[in-house]
Amino acid sequence: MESIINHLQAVRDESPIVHNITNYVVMNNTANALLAIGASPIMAHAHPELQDMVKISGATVINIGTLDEYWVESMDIATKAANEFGKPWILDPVGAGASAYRNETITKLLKHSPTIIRGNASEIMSMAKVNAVTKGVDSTNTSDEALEAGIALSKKTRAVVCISGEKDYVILEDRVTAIENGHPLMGRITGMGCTATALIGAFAAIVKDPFHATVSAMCVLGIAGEMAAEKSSGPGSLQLHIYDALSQISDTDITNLAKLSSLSNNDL
Ligand SMILES: Nc1ncnc2c1ncn2[C@@H]1O[C@H](COP(=O)(O)OP(=O)(O)O)[C@@H](O)[C@H]1O
Ligand SMILES: Cc1ncsc1CCOP(=O)(O)O
Ligand SMILES: [Mg+2]
Repeated sequence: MESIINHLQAVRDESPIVHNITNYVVMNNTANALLAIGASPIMAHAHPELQDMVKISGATVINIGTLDEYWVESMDIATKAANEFGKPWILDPVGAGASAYRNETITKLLKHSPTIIRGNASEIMSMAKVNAVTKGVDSTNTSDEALEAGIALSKKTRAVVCISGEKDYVILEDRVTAIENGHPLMGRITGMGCTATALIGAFAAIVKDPFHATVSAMCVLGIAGEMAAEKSSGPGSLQLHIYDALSQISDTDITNLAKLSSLSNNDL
């Protein structure tokens, strides 16, 4: 709990630049969420400036939501640069399994060793080859159904894997933390998963341990979702209230609302 409070304070104090190559649907939502949490977003995919962007940023977020050939090349250049400069990079495999092109792109990107992968249950199952075809960008599985696949994916890639949903799991090989914050209305707004991934970028830019960075980001977003839902009459107002909650969430909110548990080997 205390570490989440400290991590959030550090993000607010240090305001890390978070570089995003993301999709057309969520560019605005995720930039605003990053600003609300105290980070400094930049969306950039032009090849000639990618080395500079990665260099000045604390982390790079790669989101495959609306792909095209130029952007896939951008992702390739940026993730290579992240490795070269020793920066964490975070993969959001939006719609994994929905098309061969998405799967090929993910396979290419995995060669550049993402630090963290965050997807919904169906996307993580598709990446672990448990379920080759998904419906689209929304999950048709629960995070419990994807847990085994998430552990396998983390073992294979050596990345921290986060499965989001009603329950969020953060996994590094056999180490698993469950976060039971959030609200069902969060699933009714496009880009909430992309927002989660962008916020992970902000925490990973500041917190050295990517596992702890991911737990903190997911817990803070889940609590913000709960606080926002209390004031909202539907998805539209939830979106607005989430920005407010992200900027207002206090140490006391985290202490009172965080629902974290570690899973032992017996639970897995
Ligand atoms: N039913 C739910 N209950 C609580 N939190 C939820 C629920 N559905 C989604 N969330 C939260 O919304 C965020 C986005 O998760 P998710 O909907 O799984 O991603 P995606 O948009 O990529 O499918 C996460 O922070 C997750 O915890
Ligand atoms: C609807 C849609 N189509 C392509 S990207 C995108 C946004 C997906 O966002 P999220 O995975 O956060 O719901
Ligand atoms: Mg998603």
